[in-house]
Amino acid sequence: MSRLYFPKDFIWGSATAAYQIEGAYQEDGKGESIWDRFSHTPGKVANGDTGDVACDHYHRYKEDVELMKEIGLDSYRFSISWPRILPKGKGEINQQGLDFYRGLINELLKAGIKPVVTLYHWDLPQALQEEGGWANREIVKHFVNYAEILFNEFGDVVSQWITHNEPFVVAFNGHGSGDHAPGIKDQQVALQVAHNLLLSHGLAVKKFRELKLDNEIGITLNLISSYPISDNVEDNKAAKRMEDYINGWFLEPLFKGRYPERIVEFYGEKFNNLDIREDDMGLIKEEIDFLGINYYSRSLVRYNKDSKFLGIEGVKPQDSQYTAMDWEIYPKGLYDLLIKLNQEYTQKPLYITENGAAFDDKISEGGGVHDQDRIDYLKAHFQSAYKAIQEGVALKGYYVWSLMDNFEWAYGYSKRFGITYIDYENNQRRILKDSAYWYKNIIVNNSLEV
Ligand SMILES: OC[C@H]1NNC[C@@H](O)[C@@H]1O
Ligand SMILES: [Ca+2]
Repeated sequence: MSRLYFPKDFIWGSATAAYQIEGAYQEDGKGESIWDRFSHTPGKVANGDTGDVACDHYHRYKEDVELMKEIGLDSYRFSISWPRILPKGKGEINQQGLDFYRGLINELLKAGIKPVVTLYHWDLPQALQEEGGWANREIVKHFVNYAEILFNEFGDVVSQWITHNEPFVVAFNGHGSGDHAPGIKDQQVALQVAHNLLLSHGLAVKKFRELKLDNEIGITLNLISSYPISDNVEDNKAAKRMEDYINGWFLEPLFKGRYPERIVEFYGEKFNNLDIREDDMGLIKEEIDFLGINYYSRSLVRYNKDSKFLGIEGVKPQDSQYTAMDWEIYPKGLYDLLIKLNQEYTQKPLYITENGAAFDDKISEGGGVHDQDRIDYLKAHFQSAYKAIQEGVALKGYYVWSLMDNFEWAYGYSKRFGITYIDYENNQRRILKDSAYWYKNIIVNNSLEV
């Protein structure tokens, strides 16, 4: 057995999001979010699950920080619920909302855990959705207003700010396929939403710079590595289109101030109809301090001339292993992604702001949760990260998704991603899974035994 040592100040963390864990959906002045509305709409979420109670983190945050301390996290990534701060999305501030996050951050600082805050992790105030939500360019100024309130309130205690979590998912799942809130099914709207999200990011970064705060700001993207099933030219072009569809649509504007041509021509009229103004692309490209990467799996594709989706058909190798989300387990994709980002986009610090896996965890006879499959998944992906660092990639930290089992959007509570088990039937009791104890050992030694 040998040990792979990570860089001295490497940050080991874990991540969550407000709607997925907090509950207290109408408490202390919180306004309705689009996910409150969506989850309360029959047929949208598995088993009719909602985030009304979730993991009851709103009331148990002190106990949950104790769990983080026991695991030994260096840092905790969480999101702030916009409708807790601004119940109507704008206008009157809800002091009790600010108080909750002040309390959470104080507990984190007492425990020596760095707070990393995601400004937007999908729970838009419903009142803004009534005015068109992300499809209405007006949203940009409301987002900057919300961001500025938080920068002023917590700018002296937050280590890093993340403007958006996975704008691809907000745009295309929320407004293209419609399987996420607000449930719109319109590619044209999805493209405009993607643009408005990017613009809101750039303007929030600009505002952050004006405030001269000394923490850092970035954005988190869900990124894949995309591979052709064969080396024939059509399959290779299909793999490239897939990479542009998910990765390029956001990386190109953020780092190069343009949309990827290959896909632009594919979108044709839908792209030409977009409301993109003179200075937009320059504003989107506002320099960031780091890039957050959410990696779960790869994409393996072949060209299919009959496929309406970019002429692409996905392939699922029989001999691969899959998680409970039916996502292929492909650790090499993380290494390939990190190398590609470093070579083609940025040498700025990178953070894995999410990586993890859902498996059908059970409480054993002895009361523990033996999730060896999750340990194997994480170990393989940590090794990919290590290899990339050895080859010069500026990877500075890694946040396991997730600290605890939680509301997995349209899947509800049926998918467990946590390193902590939540016993929903038993008063949301928390049980550290074997993966939490395994992770604790990695963090203490800052190294991986292979
Ligand atoms: O699907 C697992 C995670 N993916 N990224 C965004 C998170 O909110 C999800 O729970
Ligand atoms: Ca350390």
